[in-house]
Amino acid sequence: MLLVYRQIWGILKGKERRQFLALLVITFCMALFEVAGVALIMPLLSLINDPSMAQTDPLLRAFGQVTGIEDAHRLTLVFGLTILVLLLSGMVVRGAGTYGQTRFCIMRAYSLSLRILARILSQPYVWFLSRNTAEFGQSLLSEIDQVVRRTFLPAVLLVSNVTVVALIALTLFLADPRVAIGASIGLVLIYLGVYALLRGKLDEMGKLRVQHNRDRFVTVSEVTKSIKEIKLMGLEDFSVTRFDRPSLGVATTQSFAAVLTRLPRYAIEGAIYGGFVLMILMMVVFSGRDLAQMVPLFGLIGVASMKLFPALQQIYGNLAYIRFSQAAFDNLCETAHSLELRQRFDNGKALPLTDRITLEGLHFAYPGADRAALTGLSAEIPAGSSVGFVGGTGAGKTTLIDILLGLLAPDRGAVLVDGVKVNDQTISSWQRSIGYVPQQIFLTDASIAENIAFGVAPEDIDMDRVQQVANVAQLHDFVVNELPEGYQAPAGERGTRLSGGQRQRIGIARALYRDPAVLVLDEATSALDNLTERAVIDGISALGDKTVIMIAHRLNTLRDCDCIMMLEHGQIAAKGTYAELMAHNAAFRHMAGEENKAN
Ligand SMILES: Nc1ncnc2c1ncn2[C@@H]1O[C@H](COP(=O)(O)OP(=O)(O)OP(=O)(O)O)[C@@H](O)[C@H]1O
Repeated sequence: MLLVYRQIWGILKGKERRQFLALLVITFCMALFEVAGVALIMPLLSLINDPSMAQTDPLLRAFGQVTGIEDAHRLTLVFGLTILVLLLSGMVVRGAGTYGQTRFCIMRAYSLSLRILARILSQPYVWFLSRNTAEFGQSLLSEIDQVVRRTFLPAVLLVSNVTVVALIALTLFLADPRVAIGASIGLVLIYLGVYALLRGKLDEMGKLRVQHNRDRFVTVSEVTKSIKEIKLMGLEDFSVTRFDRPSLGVATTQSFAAVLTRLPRYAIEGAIYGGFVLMILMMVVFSGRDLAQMVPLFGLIGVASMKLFPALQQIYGNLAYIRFSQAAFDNLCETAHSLELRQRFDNGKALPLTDRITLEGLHFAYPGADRAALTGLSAEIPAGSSVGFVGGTGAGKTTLIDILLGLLAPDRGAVLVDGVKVNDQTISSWQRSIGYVPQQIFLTDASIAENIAFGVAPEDIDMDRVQQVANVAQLHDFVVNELPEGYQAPAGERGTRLSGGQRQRIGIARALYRDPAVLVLDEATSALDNLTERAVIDGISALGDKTVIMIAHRLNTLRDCDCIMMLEHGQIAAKGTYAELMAHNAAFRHMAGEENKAN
């Protein structure tokens, strides 16, 4: 059980740890206030029952001395009022404490999700290649929520409830050791028995819930991404059935846990009530004391029970929930501890490119892959030139571009920019010099202007620049002539329906907005018709000073490149201008021939 507190301590950071400790102290004080009223009820009842107690009971005598009251009747009144004030102030303390407990725990859902997202995003690109992105969303939101509600909060409440029970047991012990010892042994046996019986089942259900929840998120993510195929192939029922199993699994395990955390309470309650009644009866029968003398003790037992039962029930519920969400918490701790936050070195400046980019003996193999994607590739890209990469499928074009972009680090070899090696120290500066247009453009739920000036706050967007780059990307006419709201028209999933070509042009404008020295186009014009593609390429060429690196399947796209490099098995197999390769390279001629036939 202590493990959960160690895990909570481990996952909290400096200030949170101090808050957590303060919270435990407040929780302890709440319990003290709660029990104070109970502890004082017996002296009060004794005083009412027998006014001479004002002199014989040490507590009442001390109270009389402090207040200076000698009259037993007045003392009873003031002592009763003091208990009332204690009870009322206890309510205030408990209210404030409950606020603190709830707020602290719920706010951890916020801070933990932020911290884990930051760690996930700081991982290298290769880390993401072997993971299902739907799992991030799941562990980030759903599992953190589960852990906060079902581990953090119960763990804090457990301290409060255990303190209440321990102090009440102590009060009972001071009043009558036999009652206290009997009750404690009985309760511990009942609790240990029920908990031991259900612990294994709760563990199993907790693990199953995590698994089903993960499957549920992955299924939803896959279904939303393949909605076209689902509609076309009539796979709606199939998709619902796929979702059915994990979803039912989550519902079943959750309801099972809810039942397991609640149902045994009634059995426990019955056993406790029965035990107390039995104990009182035994005291009446066997103690031989005058019943009237025992009224204060019965009063204490009655009031103690009122506090004790809810506390005991909550202890059981808290333990059961902590157990049930242990698997989720273990996963979260593992994610938090296994992912170190990688600091990115960034001096805020772009790496200048005035001479050349050198690719020096690049080797790269994906983790777990049988063969290398790049096998000692070397090439030079002069600053200000345009270079195209072609090659059959799997030749290594995307891998090469990802290394050039600094997303993948080569196993051997290096990328040099004007002789400066791209490494952890220079990577951010190098990436500042690059504008990248991927094949699939992601649009955010924001205006066209915000999508072009991606990552710039709306109030800081330079609209002249937006229009300028939209012109180069052949987008401006479409925006002003066909969208009533112009650059403020919404884009993204809930925005204007944009064609593949229009999206690509937003992508090109986006890459140009920051005026990068190097433009990397990865099949970036594949959705444009020949005329628009030519106009876009001419527009980029007219910008003059840019180094342009392109991957294209259509050789025609690369026609005007200063140099075309043909990749084969992760190496440069041939290079030259379009005309040179047509003249001297049979494979290139074949590719061009096939393309012409297709047109
Ligand atoms: N994430 C990955 N994990 C393992 N192997 C990969 C991964 N991505 C690519 N590969 C392998 O690396 C090699 C080069 O792939 P790459 O995507 O760079 O080729 P490409 O020339 O861009 O192909 P295409 O034109 O089909 O996109 C291929 O053998 C491919 O199977």
